[in-house]
Amino acid sequence: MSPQPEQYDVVVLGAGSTGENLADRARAAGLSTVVVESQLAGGECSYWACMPSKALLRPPSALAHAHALAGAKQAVSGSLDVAAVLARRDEFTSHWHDDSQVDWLRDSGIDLVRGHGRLAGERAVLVDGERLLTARHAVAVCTGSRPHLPDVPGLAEAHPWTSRDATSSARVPSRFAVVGGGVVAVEMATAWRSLGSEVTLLVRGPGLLPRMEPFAGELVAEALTEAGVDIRFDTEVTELHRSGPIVELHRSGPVTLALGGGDRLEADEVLYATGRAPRTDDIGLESVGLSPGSWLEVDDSCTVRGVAGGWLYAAGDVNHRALMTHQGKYQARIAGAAIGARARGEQLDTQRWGAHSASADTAGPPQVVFTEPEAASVGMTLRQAERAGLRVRAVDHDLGKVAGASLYADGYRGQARVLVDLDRGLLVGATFVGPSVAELLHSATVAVVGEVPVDRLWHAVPSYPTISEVWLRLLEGCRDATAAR
Ligand SMILES: Cc1cc2nc3c(=O)[nH]c(=O)nc-3n(C[C@H](O)[C@H](O)[C@H](O)COP(=O)(O)OP(=O)(O)OC[C@H]3O[C@@H](n4cnc5c(N)ncnc54)[C@H](O)[C@@H]3O)c2cc1C
Ligand SMILES: NC(=O)c1ccc[n+]([C@@H]2O[C@H](COP(=O)([O-])OP(=O)(O)OC[C@H]3O[C@@H](n4cnc5c(N)ncnc54)[C@H](O)[C@@H]3O)[C@@H](O)[C@H]2O)c1
Repeated sequence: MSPQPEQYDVVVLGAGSTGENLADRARAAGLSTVVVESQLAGGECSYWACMPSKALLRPPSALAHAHALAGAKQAVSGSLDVAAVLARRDEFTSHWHDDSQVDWLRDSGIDLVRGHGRLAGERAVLVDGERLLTARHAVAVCTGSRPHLPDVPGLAEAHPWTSRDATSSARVPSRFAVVGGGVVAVEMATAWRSLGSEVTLLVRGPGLLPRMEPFAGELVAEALTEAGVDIRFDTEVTELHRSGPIVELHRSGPVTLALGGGDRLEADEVLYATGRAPRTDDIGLESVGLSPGSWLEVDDSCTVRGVAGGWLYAAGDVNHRALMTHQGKYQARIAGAAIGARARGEQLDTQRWGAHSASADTAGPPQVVFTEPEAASVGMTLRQAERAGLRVRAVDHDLGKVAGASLYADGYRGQARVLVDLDRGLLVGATFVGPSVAELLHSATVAVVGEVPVDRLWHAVPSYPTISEVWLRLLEGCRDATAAR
């Protein structure tokens, strides 16, 4: 017997940071909303990604900053209290319980249905084959992503760590191998090295953080090497072997990694930080004519392409536009507004920077990599701008030469770059690398997204003596570049 349909205006599949925000926006538009969640409300960010990883990284960062100050360093002669760091991390994940998020959903007037949801044709979601939720206006898929593991002999049998283990482990592996050169790899190499692991970072390509300006990866690599991480570039893992029996998740013996070129490496744990795959293999995509296991292609309002009627949305990691919490939440705000507008019978405003266009995804979203030093960027890199056919000039400045930076830390090392569009006289990209540059990024995001003319940025006066005074030097370079164009 088929279940009785339970009707809502909006059904959201997945209660991660994106799904929760989308449900909130739909509710705020006056629409009855239900969200379906198979694991923990709050999703990856709260329990196995942003929050625990940043909780692991913050204490070593604070310690490093204290050590960089004559007068302060004498007061901190001890080492990190690993147990206290891990306990603080556990607090930030609410010990992997979602009670507070469930309370928030309830207080926001959003229903939660626990279970595995699958699309069941147009405007319908079936939960665990038992409850049928139907949507008058929209279904939003916010099922996120999971780690992508490459096809390497012995990998599955070696029980590698994924980002979930690397952010939630209660044990510090003595010898820790990390495969990958992206954001998860560098952040987790930084965290576990500071907690005491001997870390070897195995990078397939010639550098770290390939999506950022090359100097970001270079400065992060330099710092990791100084911290004692053994970085091996241009290195492929060709095979893995774990010795000893594995009982459930308990890995008893070491893992041996065969490296291209004949070298071998023994480690207690190996983290695969080799990108993400969409969580769409078992969500009923075939019932609406889409291919299971694929990223969901959307337009700028986050409406899924290839499905008639404009009722199916996809936001967050699952649409592969910009795999970061803040961008998923931004898409949720845009999609929620679009769902509300369509429900009221209004036309969508989908022009660039319109109310229903997630334009920031394609302009180069902001990102902070929480290594020590931090790397922060928004907009395009020089290479991307040149490839896009823009006439740009890169303006660079040594952050260590800024008074605020030299006060911040003795021997402050860092680098800043902005890209000025010579034809339009505005900035199309910015990158900062250095201690505590994360908080500098939003000024650049406002300049890039706001398309603020460089001439007007001259009037945005940074306070003395802050690290933000680097803007003055960068703007001088922009003025020279535009004068010489
Ligand atoms: C180690 C790590 C660190 C990170 N750090 C940062 C950071 O510092 N800053 C940042 O901006 N980004 C960071 N990210 C990226 C960020 O975690 C993701 O972009 C974000 O979590 C994506 O949110 P989402 O809601 O789209 O997906 P998710 O958080 O994955 O949520 C999807 C939800 O859907 C549920 N679900 C899936 N399928 C079904 C189904 N069929 N039925 C019911 N429920 C289902 C899942 O259980 C999950 O709760 C990090 C990622 C990693 C791996
Ligand atoms: N602070 C943050 O904003 C933050 C932190 C962590 C993760 N994230 C997001 O999570 C997502 C996933 O991060 P990630 O680091 O897993 O992915 P990524 O795409 O950033 O990096 C993956 C890395 O793995 C390498 N790689 C891919 N396949 C490989 C293989 N077979 N063998 C060896 N190396 C291989 C790639 O060359 C790349 O260097 C990213 O999109 C990132 O933006 C964000």
